[in-house]
Amino acid sequence: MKAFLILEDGTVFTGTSIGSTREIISEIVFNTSMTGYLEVLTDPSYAGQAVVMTYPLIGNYGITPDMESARPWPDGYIVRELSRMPSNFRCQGSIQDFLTKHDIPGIAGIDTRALTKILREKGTMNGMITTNENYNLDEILPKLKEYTTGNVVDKVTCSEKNVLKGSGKKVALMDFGAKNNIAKSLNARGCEVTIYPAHTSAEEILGANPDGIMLSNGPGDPKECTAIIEELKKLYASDVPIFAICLGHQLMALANGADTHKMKYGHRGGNHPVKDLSTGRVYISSQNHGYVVDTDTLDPKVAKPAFVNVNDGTNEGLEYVGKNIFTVQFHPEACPGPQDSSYLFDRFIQMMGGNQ
Ligand SMILES: NC(=O)CC[C@H](N)C(=O)O
Repeated sequence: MKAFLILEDGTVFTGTSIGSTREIISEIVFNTSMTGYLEVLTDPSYAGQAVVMTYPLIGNYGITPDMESARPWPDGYIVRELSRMPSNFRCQGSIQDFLTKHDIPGIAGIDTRALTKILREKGTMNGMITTNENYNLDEILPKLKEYTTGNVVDKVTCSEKNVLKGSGKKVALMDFGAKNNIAKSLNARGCEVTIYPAHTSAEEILGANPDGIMLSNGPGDPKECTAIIEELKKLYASDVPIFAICLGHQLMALANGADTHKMKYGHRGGNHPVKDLSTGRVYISSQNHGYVVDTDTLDPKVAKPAFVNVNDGTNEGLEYVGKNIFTVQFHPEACPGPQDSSYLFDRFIQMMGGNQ
């Protein structure tokens, strides 16, 4: 069946429908990872977005246990070519069936390079995926222009707390849409990880006496998370060590009076160079974000930039002054992508006093 991707600027791509045939409107973003399509598909930070994979062949090893959450999260999935014959000794099914099962529409067979060039030049925009051949641009384009994603953290966070047993430091992980490998990376280092729903109060977290608090990644505009930001102010005021990734990093900055803004087309991929400003050393990082902290709005008495993106100079991490708190915009948990910065989990454990 034919499917159409209609962009807010009026461009229409015609391809083949994959997964659900439902019509959706979403923010269209691109990911340049050359491996790890399944980790991208199951990263909860893509909730509220339709993702374009720039790597041209997707799905060749099908669905395997390499999932970052229990289900795929994007509103839509856009690929050049979808493998018709997934093959791997761990393969449990095809992307097609996975998308259909979760009622997620997609489109294959379009020129994803041309599409990505448009998104790079004009910036991220909204789009529609539809199988309706009689679509009417005059009706659709105004709808695309006014569409907004809203609060998506509530959709992806866990509904109740969950514990991963360990004999080392006790970490409270706030789940704003956490990728599995954050808890796994801590647990593999001996930590006992308690995963809390996003709206857990600071009092409840601090009442459990954790050795450290981990703030996770998550979807949407950080400024939508007003209630969570209020709780983070209380966590900041405690003396408990805090490490935060991506959305968690943005929320901690907002809780401390800094501002965030939406980037033209964001950073999503597995090859983003970030520089540690204290050593000058560059790490290649996995990334997935559309918003960024404005360092100009940061009070230097509260936090200082610790990492910067080598490509565009945007902020990639903060060190809080006089506090055991550091936060990063990139993904030390990788999945997919390079593991260069996984040492940051060890640094967090050191900050908590180390595992005896
Ligand atoms: N991966 C994330 O945590 C993304 C954070 C936020 N939703 C952004 O797009 O910037």
